[in-house]
Amino acid sequence: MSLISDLQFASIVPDGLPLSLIGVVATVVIGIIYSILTKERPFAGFPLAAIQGQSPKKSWLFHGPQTLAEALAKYSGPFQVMTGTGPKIVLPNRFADEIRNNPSLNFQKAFLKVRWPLEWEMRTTSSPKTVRVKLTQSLGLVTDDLVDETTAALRDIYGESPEWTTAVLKDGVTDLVARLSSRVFLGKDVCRNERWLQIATTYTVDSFIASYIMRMAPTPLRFFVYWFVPQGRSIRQAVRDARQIIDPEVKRRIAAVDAARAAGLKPPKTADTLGWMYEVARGRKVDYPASQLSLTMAAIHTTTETTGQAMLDICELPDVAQQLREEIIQVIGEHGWSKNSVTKLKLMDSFLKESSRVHPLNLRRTRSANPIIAARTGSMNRYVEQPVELSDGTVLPKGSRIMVAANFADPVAYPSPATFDAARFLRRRQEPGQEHAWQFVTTTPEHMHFGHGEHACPGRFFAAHLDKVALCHLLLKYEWRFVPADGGFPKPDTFETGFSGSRTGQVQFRRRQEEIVLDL
Ligand code: HEM
Repeated sequence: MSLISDLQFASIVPDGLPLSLIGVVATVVIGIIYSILTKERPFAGFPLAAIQGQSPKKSWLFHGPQTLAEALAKYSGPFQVMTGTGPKIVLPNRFADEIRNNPSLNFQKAFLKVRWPLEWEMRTTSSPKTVRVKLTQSLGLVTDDLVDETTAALRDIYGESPEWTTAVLKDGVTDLVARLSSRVFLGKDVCRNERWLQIATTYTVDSFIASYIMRMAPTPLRFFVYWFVPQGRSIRQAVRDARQIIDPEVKRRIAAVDAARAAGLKPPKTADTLGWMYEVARGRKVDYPASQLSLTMAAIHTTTETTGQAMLDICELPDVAQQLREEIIQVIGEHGWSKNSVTKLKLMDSFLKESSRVHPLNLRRTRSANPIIAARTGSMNRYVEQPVELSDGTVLPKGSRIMVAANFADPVAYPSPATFDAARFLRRRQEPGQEHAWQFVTTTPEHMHFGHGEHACPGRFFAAHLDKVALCHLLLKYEWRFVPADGGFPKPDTFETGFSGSRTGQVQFRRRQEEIVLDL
């Protein structure tokens, strides 16, 4: 039998071709056939969205916001889009509350096909419980660490020069967020380890780029793509190096606990996620480096984006920057640093919420078009584990992936939605009974910066706290502006309906004398 196959194979392959080339060609051909046979088809019964002249997949990949905006205007109910990893059903915003706590909708599985590199390199996922239970309850304990690290990091990143200096905004903000997050995730020593900081700042972006490139290849070839793209190599190296940095730190801590116990003393308590993961695990085996990389993935890119957007708004709105400075001087000047004093920065809270409301609309990028229609985005990505029937009778099929369209420009919730109004949410909080309804961390269908429902971001309380501590220092210690010759806002980078602050956009800063002492 094998002889027959060999003979048949030999008869269709031209003489003289090297075996390696034949292997590559055969793999590609098999890959293409496999991909045609197993191609993920749209779900029956849901209109498939695409802008005119584009295939559904290209429409979503390269014109995501427009595809979403046009489909939302065209269809009153759920519809589907064709992503690089198959179809996804989009629910209009009115379904956000209806599905928010549905147990048949899984968050982690919604990303299984999107973030392959992460799944392949690690066996454990991030630790929402550590974040939800321990980190959020310990904001009081970590405030001094955040203040201390901000002081040191700003000196390293922005220096002390009173002259205007030009730099890429994203680089500085990424470094700052990586240091602050790592201080609370891994402690003082690791957070200043150069290699760890490099991993923390590049790992997420490399993973996104690798999975983006892989999505363009047929399914069976994606693993090969991962092996050959430079980001794949960098991810594998990052995982190896993370193990070399974090494993000894874990061993050091276990040894300290053992030594304390042996001496009849109480083991030292560490207020960081490494210690909390150990407590939450209750003796179960934990892959600490993998869990930390996973946490880094959830935390650093998102917090960098939010902080970077806020800094762009500060450059554009010097009056708002001044009002924020006055609030910091009054609140921190009077109460000093504590979790409670940071929560008293209510204009800053409102400013951050407005900044994250306005940016997904891409108002600045689309000034000439209708800003509200021109850009839309989505949130609440979920995987349907069991069929779910919606109130309009639509049945979400088992095995489908869904997302909910955002509504950051809802004219009812937001009068003059296209205007940046830094005190918008502060005024809402001042209405009777509304104190908690409009905080930065509050999620609603009209404001899903942190998602919504059971899987809403558990790190949002920490992220908001970190952002506020950082902004106090950034505003009182430095002046900020756009580079005069550049003419304003650097254009964001876009992908599907996501967008991310420009990787090359520059701003200028110079040291100013802070009115109150912020350093500990
Ligand atoms: C401003 C910064 C951040 C933003 C904008 C953000 C945004 C989000 C969003 C949109 C989700 C999905 C929610 C949903 O679909 O309903 C999410 C989930 C998550 N985030 Fe964040 N996040 C931020 C910071 C953080 C930080 C600092 C941490 C960790 C300390 C973190 C940990 C997580 C985790 C673990 C999940 C998964 C929750 C689950 O599995 O139920 N995030 N985040």
